[in-house]
Amino acid sequence: MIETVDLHFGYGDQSVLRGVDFTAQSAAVTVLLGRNGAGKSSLLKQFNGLLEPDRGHVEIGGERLEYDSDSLKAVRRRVGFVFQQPEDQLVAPTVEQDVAFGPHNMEGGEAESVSRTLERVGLAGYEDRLCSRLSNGERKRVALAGVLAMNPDYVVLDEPTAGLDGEGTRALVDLIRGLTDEGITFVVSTHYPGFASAVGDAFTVLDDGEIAYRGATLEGIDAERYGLRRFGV
Ligand SMILES: Nc1ncnc2c1ncn2[C@@H]1O[C@H](COP(=O)(O)OP(=O)(O)OP(=O)(O)O)[C@@H](O)[C@H]1O
Repeated sequence: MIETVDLHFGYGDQSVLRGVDFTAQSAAVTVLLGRNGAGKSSLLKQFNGLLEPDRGHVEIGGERLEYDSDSLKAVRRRVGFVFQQPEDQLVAPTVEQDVAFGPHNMEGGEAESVSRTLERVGLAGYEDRLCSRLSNGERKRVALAGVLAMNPDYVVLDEPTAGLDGEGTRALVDLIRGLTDEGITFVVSTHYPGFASAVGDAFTVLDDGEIAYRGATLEGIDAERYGLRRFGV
């Protein structure tokens, strides 16, 4: 389980998260929705210590997150983060090198083989392909594979459907649901209620840095009010 307790965060003078009590249950998909600038990315980045709260705290599996370098290394092994732009994440020329990068630099813990990880994300046989020549959807899968190779308990996906077509989005839903069945806990941000409903077990809407809605369904939610887009999967 991931929890934040009375979490406050800002950039300089700009307050972005104001007293957020967020919960993501284990082996489930929690979807974080909200308009541009609501604070979704700033909240997601708290979960593996990419950002540190000004007030309040984060708990991962009941343990309070600390910010010394050993604790951060440990939490980043447990909580994988897939950025919105795969370009921000892919570091090596070939798919195999890229997926092996995290495990290669990992101290302790058990890494997964590159081939097995590529199979899990539907990219079996892609080992020697160049990352620069992949489609956007394939790049996103490679970024996810790089995270899964570290055998994380938790995976955070920041707007994973950005740049995906309908088919790519549907495939991503199946992939996330399959990995959830294997026991991984997901937190996924999106603007799209259609994608959210297809993939999510629980829903949290962030509005202007505060939780505006939390529930097990998005039915009846005022999408216009929270700046959510209409989108069918
Ligand atoms: N590195 C930064 N430095 C200063 N301000 C930032 C930084 N990153 C984000 N912000 C500001 O913080 C606020 C929240 O941004 P954040 O990216 O968390 O929102 P979001 O809900 O993820 O938005 P989007 O849907 O557009 O990705 C915005 O006003 C944004 O301009």
